[in-house]
Amino acid sequence: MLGSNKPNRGAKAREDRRRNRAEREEQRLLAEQEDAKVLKVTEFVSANDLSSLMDVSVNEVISVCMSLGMFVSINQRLDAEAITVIADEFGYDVQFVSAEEEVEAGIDDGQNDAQEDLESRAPIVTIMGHVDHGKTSLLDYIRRTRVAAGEAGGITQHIGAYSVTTEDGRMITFLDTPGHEAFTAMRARGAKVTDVVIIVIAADDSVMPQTREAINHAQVAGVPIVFAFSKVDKPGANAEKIREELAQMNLLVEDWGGKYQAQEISSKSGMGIDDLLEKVLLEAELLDLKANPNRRANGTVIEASLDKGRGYVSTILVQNGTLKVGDIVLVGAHYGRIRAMTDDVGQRIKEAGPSTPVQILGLPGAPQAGDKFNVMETEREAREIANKREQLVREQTMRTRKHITLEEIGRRKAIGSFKELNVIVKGDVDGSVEALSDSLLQLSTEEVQVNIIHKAVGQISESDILLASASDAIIVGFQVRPSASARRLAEQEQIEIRLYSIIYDAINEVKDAMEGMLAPTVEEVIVGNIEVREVFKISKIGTVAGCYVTEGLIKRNNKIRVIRDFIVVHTGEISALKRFKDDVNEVRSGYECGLSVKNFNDIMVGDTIESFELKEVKRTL
Ligand SMILES: Nc1nc2c(ncn2[C@@H]2O[C@H](COP(=O)(O)OP(=O)(O)OP(=O)(O)O)[C@@H](O)[C@H]2O)c(=O)[nH]1
Repeated sequence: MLGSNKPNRGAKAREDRRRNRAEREEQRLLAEQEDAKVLKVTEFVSANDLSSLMDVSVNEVISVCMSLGMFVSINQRLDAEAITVIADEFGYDVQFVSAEEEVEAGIDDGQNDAQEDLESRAPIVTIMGHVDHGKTSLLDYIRRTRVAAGEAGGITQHIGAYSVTTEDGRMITFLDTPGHEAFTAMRARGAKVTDVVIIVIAADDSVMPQTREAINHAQVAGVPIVFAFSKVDKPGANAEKIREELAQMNLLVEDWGGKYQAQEISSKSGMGIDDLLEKVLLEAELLDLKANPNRRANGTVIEASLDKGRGYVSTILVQNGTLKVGDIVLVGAHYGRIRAMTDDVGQRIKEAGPSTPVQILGLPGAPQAGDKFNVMETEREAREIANKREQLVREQTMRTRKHITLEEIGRRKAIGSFKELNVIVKGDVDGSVEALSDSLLQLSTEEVQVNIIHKAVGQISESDILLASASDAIIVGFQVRPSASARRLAEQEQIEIRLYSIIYDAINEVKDAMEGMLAPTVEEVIVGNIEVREVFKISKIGTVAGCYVTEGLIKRNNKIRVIRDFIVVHTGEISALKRFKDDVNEVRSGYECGLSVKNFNDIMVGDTIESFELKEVKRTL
């Protein structure tokens, strides 16, 4: 039995293995196919790009778009929703990689350099603390005593950062921008520069609000702290009291059994300062700071300015690699070849290794503090990335501005991405605000929910625009107007403000938009603003307003609206428009005029008259 079973078992095992192999192969092929169906795109591809990514003709893409109700041209960039829907039609799943990621992937910043290529580098230190606690004095003392003066004849310039050498020949680089605001501003730009923070606390004072803030900022950034208790030479100094205050904040210093190093110092006598530097180096040692000096450099901009004689001068900190005169440096969307380089004591140098601050000439613009720089191999490469970055910035600005509009509803609905309409309602009286809000709420359907995120009586203000911008809302105004600053902000933020005088119109337009049927309509275009400066009551004629055209122009046959305190008090027509004694057809901004309004004699000084025309507006959808 055993004997007869054996070959069978062997055959079965072989068969199982074969089947397993076949299954695995099948799965692999399936996975490969699935992989092939994933389309990696940035959010900003055009219909044309998309067609070549999917290997179909652009006409096919465009006709699919049309069948989905999107009218796109070949080079029009598509948004994420549109790309997903179109790709889906062609059987692709879309995976978005951010455009930044794609651009930055073209830059090798040495993150993946081999361990054996790395060498120790000097720590980079920022000093922070409360006002007047002695940050500048400490920096000055260190600089005076520890900067190698060299042949240039001492310290000649301030470049925002400098390197010092301790007694035993080790280096520390200080950023000469004391204060946590500068530190955090740099971080906000994505720069991680500081390795160790020294927090200065005056021993004759206390832990102050800014001390706490500085500690928080350092902690949030995950940067180790060394405390310097300054001014210990002063009569009232009591470092022990500071230690206690820190302990109360759960910050135990080493002499009290905690993990924070602290050093008493005097920037007057220099007492304790070498020890402080020693402690900073100890902290740095724990961080095992390394860089590869044998690669193209990268680092961070510390300061930049425009110098009359020399052009753009930038202080940059080399964080990795070695920077050389003649290198092509790329910063943000600027790039240029380094014409000259000086160190922190003003000496001309030809190259600078990791943790070295240098001043460079040759960039064609002023980068901002905290911008990262990279040395590129060729000018072409630098130009390509600079161009892409510039384009990205432009597109992102456009993208952030793209807010919902009534026209946009139809388009978003067509691609199935429209679920909610946020509305801010402003009106002249409580009754109309409530009535309009209620009616708009009732427009909610199963597909689209209308949310009134804010409603109030009064003019449309800047804060309404900001709210709309933050929550992608449209603003519906009933018999009210935006203030001038709100109007400007709305333009900038691309917020749609819809103004109505008839509730029924407001409701109908929103309803049509939600049904994706916003027909070509007649829209009001405001062509001028006029200020009423004087009012004359003339028997038989009625009220004549002495006006000044502040913006645009007013035409005799324009319709007008009389606005008082941002509320519409009358809409109608002009019965007479005059310059001095003459009837005129139009008056432009900067000129005075006299006018009377048909069937309305209640014009008052201070009123604004808005002149508007009715224009047929072609809806794109
Ligand atoms: N006696 C003594 N005075 C000091 C010491 N350190 C700073 N001072 C004095 O304290 C005052 C403030 O010092 P700064 O170094 O300007 O303080 P800061 O923190 O840089 O101040 P801001 O830049 O305004 O935030 C100055 O009058 C210094 O001379 C010290 O160790 N001993």
